[in-house]
Amino acid sequence: MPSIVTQSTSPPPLRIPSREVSAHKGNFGRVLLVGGSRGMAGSIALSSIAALHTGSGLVAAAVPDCILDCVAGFHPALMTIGLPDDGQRFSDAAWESTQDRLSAQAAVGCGPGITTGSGGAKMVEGLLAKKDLPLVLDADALNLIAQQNWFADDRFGRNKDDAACVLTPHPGELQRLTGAPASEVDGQLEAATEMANRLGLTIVVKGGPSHVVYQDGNGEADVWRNTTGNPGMATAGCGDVLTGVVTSLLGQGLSGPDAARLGVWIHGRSGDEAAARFSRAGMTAQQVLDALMLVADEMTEAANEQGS
Ligand SMILES: NC(=O)C1=CN([C@@H]2O[C@H](COP(=O)(O)OP(=O)(O)OC[C@H]3O[C@@H](n4cnc5c(N)ncnc54)[C@H](OP(=O)(O)O)[C@@H]3O)[C@@H](O)[C@H]2O)[C@@H](O)CC1
Ligand SMILES: Nc1ncnc2c1ncn2[C@@H]1O[C@H](COP(=O)(O)OP(=O)(O)O)[C@@H](O)[C@H]1O
Ligand SMILES: [Mg+2]
Repeated sequence: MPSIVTQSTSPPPLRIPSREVSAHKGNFGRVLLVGGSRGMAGSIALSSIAALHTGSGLVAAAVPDCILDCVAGFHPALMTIGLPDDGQRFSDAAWESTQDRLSAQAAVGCGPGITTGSGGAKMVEGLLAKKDLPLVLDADALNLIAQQNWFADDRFGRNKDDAACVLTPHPGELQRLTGAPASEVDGQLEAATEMANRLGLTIVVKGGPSHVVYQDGNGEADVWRNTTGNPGMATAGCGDVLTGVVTSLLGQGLSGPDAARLGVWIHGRSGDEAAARFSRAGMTAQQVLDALMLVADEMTEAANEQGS
């Protein structure tokens, strides 16, 4: 297994340019978060609001129509798109209703709350095939890939001319994808390294700490260990937040490896800020979102460094 590079807690692994005085929404990307179902509307809302707090100019949540009003109610800045559903989750027609919207998107994040029904499967398969679209896949999107065995061959592999594809599995999801036991960190990193090299993916192996496995310039996978974050983040929805953070950074023009590393770093910083302001035991994904607002500028270069 390649050696592990451990990130300092501060400064971040990289920074994004500070905002020009004349900036407008279009400079920071339009992104789409796809997922949610009845009973799991919060997951896609957490991802979508996280993208707003990471600095995206425009964010829409594409959700089953039956939960549209619920998701729209989470945040006035969030736009929503109602897709065909079966009363619970995406129907098979949802993918056809999504395709013509994708060309306008700088990046798409898919999976939180989508469930493993056939409508979700058609959506994920369609997005995997769109190799010109920067993509984050999480949660049930990863469970669907495992169930359908879509990564057994290289059909959905991405080469260096394709857009970035970032997976964000927790150890249970990575075990389903690769067979590497969730309890064995080294084995999981080996398996993620093999998948990253074979399919040209960036893989965030979430946990305490999280690792990012990505192909560096010479085509070999590197393993980068994050040092921000804390066990207070072991609470429902924290991974959904990360999906939105990474999708936002892809939409702001970062590469897969950069969006994944900076995204994991600022996500952990938000968790640390939430733990400090509230408590580890008492914090929820909502407080991680609130804290993200407070720390987001730590990702940007100081204005004078940019002369803007
Ligand atoms: N508010 C909402 O709408 C929310 C909606 N959500 C949505 O729920 C859907 C299911 O996602 P999920 O992660 O909750 O369940 P699942 O895929 O079964 O994986 C959990 C199992 O994996 C294993 N496991 C082993 N190691 C592990 C580790 N380090 N970290 C985590 N798990 C680990 C362990 O299995 P065990 O060892 O217990 O057999 C554990 O029981 C998904 O679409 C998500 O977006 C959630 O985000 C919550 C908020
Ligand atoms: N002990 C821990 N230390 C640091 N970060 C953690 C810890 N436990 C969980 N996290 C982080 O919280 C998130 C949990 O993701 P996930 O299990 O997908 O949550 P959910 O699906 O409920 O949103 C990951 O980003 C993970 O790195
Ligand atoms: Mg998750």
